Formats: sequence, structure tokens, C-alpha cells
Amino acid sequence: MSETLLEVEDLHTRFATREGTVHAVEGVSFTVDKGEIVGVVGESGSGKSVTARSLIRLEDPGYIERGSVRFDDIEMTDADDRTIRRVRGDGMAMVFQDPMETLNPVFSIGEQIVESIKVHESPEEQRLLDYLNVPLFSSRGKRSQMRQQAIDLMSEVGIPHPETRVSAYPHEFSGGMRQRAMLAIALAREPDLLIADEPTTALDVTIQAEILQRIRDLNEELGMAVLMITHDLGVVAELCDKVVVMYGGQVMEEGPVEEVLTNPKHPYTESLLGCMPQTCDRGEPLNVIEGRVPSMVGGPTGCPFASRCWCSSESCTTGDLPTEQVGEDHTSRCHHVEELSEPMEADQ
Ligand SMILES: Nc1ncnc2c1ncn2[C@@H]1O[C@H](COP(=O)(O)OP(=O)(O)OP(=O)(O)O)[C@@H](O)[C@H]1O
Repeated sequence: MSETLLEVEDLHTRFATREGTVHAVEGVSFTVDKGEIVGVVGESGSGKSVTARSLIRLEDPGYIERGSVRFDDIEMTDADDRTIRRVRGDGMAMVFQDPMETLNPVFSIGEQIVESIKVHESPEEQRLLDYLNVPLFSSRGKRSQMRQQAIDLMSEVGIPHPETRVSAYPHEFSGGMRQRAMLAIALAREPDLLIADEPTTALDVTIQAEILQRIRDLNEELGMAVLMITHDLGVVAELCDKVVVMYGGQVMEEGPVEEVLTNPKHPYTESLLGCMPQTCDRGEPLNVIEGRVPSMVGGPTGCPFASRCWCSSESCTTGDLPTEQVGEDHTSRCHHVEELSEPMEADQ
């Protein structure tokens, strides 16, 4: 039986703004099992990044209002700084869309990977010795061993000539190489869960495919679970075991990838599928979902997708959404699941 690694339950994350309270994450629940690859998909502004950041307690300037994030039996929502640091040291690691958010321009890539190895090997000691201004690994042997580890990690993520590039600085790397370097920094912590927030969005398709392949290899070789945040259902289809479809800060549909993509049970998922280049006619403009993502100020009333949905009714504009069990491990939060189309034929 699969073992749950991460359990998110009824998570609410808010931002206090001048316009009012932004309900960025509104009662999100899902799980990630050990070794599983889960995709979180949705349009821009649907709450994917804020959800991901809340898991690893990087929600600031937002705040978690309520709900639970249990990682390997640790409750993250009220964990102290030491516990959070320990989890970030070797439990959950995050890769961001913009590598410059993580990479420090004044240190070489190699130094930054070594720093990550140190944090993984000894998160508590590191902190104390940093405070005392004493280097943790002072012996020459240990230093060269870690440098070699950094080179191995760079080679692992597909950086060519790692022996020379270990001394290079972030500005000397291309976008794709920076993304790989960031992956190496995250992997140095040997995380049980890698959270990857749109790690390939800014890259061209060939490099995107290579990085996704690396992530899949690492998942298979190391048994590392992955939470892949993306707006691209193609990435989900290629990489993930399970998918969580988000809209308006809420989970609209969740289930095994093959099942959700061939037999969607939420109009929003159907709409997203209809916008994939693969489902549009050649030479024709891509489909778009009419209307706009709703403002999240003040929180939702009814289904956030109601104003853009072809099958919405009065019941959709008020009250809470039902969670309908539509298959084994497959749920949809829609009043009209029965009205949605039949499963697609395999040859379609
Ligand atoms: N610092 C902030 N202050 C106020 N609101 C914020 C802040 N960060 C995010 N939000 C709001 O939270 C909501 C969810 O944003 P989030 O970045 O999680 O969406 P997303 O699905 O990840 O989109 P994208 O794919 O563009 O990153 C949006 O309405 C956004 O405007």
C-alpha cells in the first residue's frame, strides 16, 4: 500500500491588501504519496504558487489562516523555525520559475551547491557555527569531497563540463543551465519531496523536455516524490501520476492523470483540455476560455468558475461546492457532473 508523504487539508492562505483580503488559497486539500509525481494545474492566478509556497512556509507576505499541512508526520502550519529549517534541509526542496530568485549572483554555482550539501548534512550545527562564524567543514579533504559531490550533481542534472563550470557564476549560465543549477542545489538536499514551480516555463521546448526527463529519472532512481506546479496539461500528461486542477484558489477536480485527462468531470478541466494545442485543429487559432479569472478579494460565493461555465445554474452562484466522488480516487467539485460528456474514445 502506498504511504502518504504530504497531506494538505483545508488550507487557507490570505493576503491583506488595501483592496481587501485576497483569498489566494481557499480550502485546498490533496495528498502526495512517497515516490509519487503529482501535478497542480490551472490558469495564471488560480492559486498554484501560493499553495506550493505555503507548504514549505514561504507564504510571506501572505499568512496561513487555517488548515493543515502534514509532511512526514510534522505539522508545518505551526512548526517553529528550527523544524521548518530541518524540513527544508532534507525533506522538501523547492525549485522556482525564476532561477534568479534562488541563485545568489555573488557566489559560484559550485559554492551554492556545496552550501546546500552542508545544510542537508547538518542543518542545526550549521546554524550554530554560522552564528559563531566558524566554518563547519574546515578540513581540506572534506572541502574537496564536497566540491566533487557538487560536480557529480551538476553532471546528474545535465550540465556539460561540470569540472570547469563548477567555478562559474550564475550570470555566466544560460536560462536552461541556471534552471539545471537550481535543480542541482535542490537535489543536494536529497529531498523526499521536490516542489517544482513552473521550472521550465521560460525555456524552449527542447530544453523543457530534457529537464522534465531529468526530473522523471530522478524520481525513478531516487524514489523522490515531485509536486509539479504548471499551467500546461501537456506537462501533466507527460510526467505526472495524479493531477490536482485548481481554479480561484480551490481544487476543482483531482484524480489519476489518465482518468482526468480522458474522462474529465469538471467543466473547467474540459475547458483547459479544449485549449491544449493538441486538441485544436492545425492552422486554426488556439481555443481560449472566454472571460477572466475572478478577483480573489473577499473570497468566493459559490463556484469561482460559474461566470465562465456553460452549464452553470443558480445553485452554482451561492453556497459551498459539493465534493462528488466520480471514480476511484477521482473527485470533482461541481453540481453538474452528470451532465458532462462521456469518456473520450482511446483513438480520439
Ligand atoms: N504578495 C501578494 N499580495 C497580494 N496578492 C497576492 C500576492 N501573491 C499572490 N497573490 C494573489 O494570489 C492569487 C493566487 O496567485 P498565485 O501566484 O498562487 O497563482 P498561480 O496560479 O500560481 O499563477 P501563476 O501561474 O501566474 O504563478 C492571485 O490572485 C494573486 O494575485
